[in-house]
Amino acid sequence: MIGTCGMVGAAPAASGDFVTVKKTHFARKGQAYYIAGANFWYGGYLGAASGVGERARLLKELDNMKAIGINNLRVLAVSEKTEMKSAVSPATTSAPGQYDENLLAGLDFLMAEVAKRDMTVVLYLNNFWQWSGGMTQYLNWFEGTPALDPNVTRDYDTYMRKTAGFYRNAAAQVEYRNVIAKIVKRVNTITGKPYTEDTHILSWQLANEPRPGNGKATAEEKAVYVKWVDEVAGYIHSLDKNHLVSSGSEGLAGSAQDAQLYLDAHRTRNIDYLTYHLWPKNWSWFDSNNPVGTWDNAIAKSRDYLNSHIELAAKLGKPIVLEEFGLDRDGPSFSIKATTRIRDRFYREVFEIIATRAEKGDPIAGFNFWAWGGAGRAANADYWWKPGNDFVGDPPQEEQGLYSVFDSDVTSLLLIKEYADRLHAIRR
Ligand SMILES: O=C1NC[C@H](CO)[C@@H](O)[C@@H]1O
Repeated sequence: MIGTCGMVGAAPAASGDFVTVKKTHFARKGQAYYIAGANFWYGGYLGAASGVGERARLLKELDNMKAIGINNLRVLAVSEKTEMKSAVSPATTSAPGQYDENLLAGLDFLMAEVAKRDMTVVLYLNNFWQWSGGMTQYLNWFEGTPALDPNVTRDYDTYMRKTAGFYRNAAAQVEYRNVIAKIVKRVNTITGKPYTEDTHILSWQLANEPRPGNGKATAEEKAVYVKWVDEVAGYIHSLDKNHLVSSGSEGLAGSAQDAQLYLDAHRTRNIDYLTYHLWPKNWSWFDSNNPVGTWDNAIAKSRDYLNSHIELAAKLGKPIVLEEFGLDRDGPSFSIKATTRIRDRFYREVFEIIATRAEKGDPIAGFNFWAWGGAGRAANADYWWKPGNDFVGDPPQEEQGLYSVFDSDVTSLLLIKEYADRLHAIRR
């Protein structure tokens, strides 16, 4: 039974309930606040009343995440309808100025249920990648450039260089800001509470993994990117005085390996905390077909990546969150029947560094693993997603089972709980 909250405006939140930044840490309700989080990109989709919505499953997923100490979810708030093959459908934006109220109300439902479990949410408002339409789809709308799915062209370098054209396209930026305003200024249709008053939003995030271009980004592309981060983050703060704003950056891997660029993009007072992601397999540090031969290299580079970004956050005097990381199942295999011994070993390495440095008071504010698959299951023998299939942690541009943590992955769930408990025990 969905609780029926009166539509009369909800009481304004006490200012102390919002997550704030206190020097290099998060604070909430007078306590230091550490994130033991999951990526749950499809949470709003499950909340929809019809179509793709599966509200009973959503409630079960939230309860199961809460039960292992997950207190934060990182969720896709906006998607764009696209012809690109490996993108989710439907989309919250079907065309410029046309929005899917069923999906947007799904986000309302998610936020209402998150509040009941006293969890917090990071909502990202765009995507550098194709799996939700994203910046490339804006360029298709406003430049007329074909939306070329890199899973089809296999040319990611060209995709990244062209997608970064989004930052310079004035018409695309106008629509992007229209969408930002539509979400940030939305009134939750379930609770009657304005999003700007929702203390369970931890932060608004500019996009998932925004990059300045490809690995050879020019000085001009980097300058455009830095300006875009500052201006959009400032725009969000102009709409919403209560919430934090983050970029969604992967760190150096998403900054053309340029630490100065990463610092410059996050120095602005409009960015409240830093984010980074860790992908040993995607970045070719780890070969899951040769785990023994590549583990030492991968874990050494991972440890360095984990620690060096915490030092960069200390330089800026801001908290940092490791908001994505993952590794595939033993084999490698996409099958839920495959074990996760190597992934569990990687998770423990990551968690141990995060927890140890958080306990020491370093500016690491927590983690979100990628990603919660829960009760979702791959529907097709080739493990690719098709409209109507279950949503799992892996978005449609990847095999359904690649990085997902499913409800049957007991060793992984126990590991997450062990370190969630450790982070929640920190008092500062
Ligand atoms: O944001 C992301 N980062 C890495 C994930 C796994 O490859 C990917 O699914 C997603 O686009």
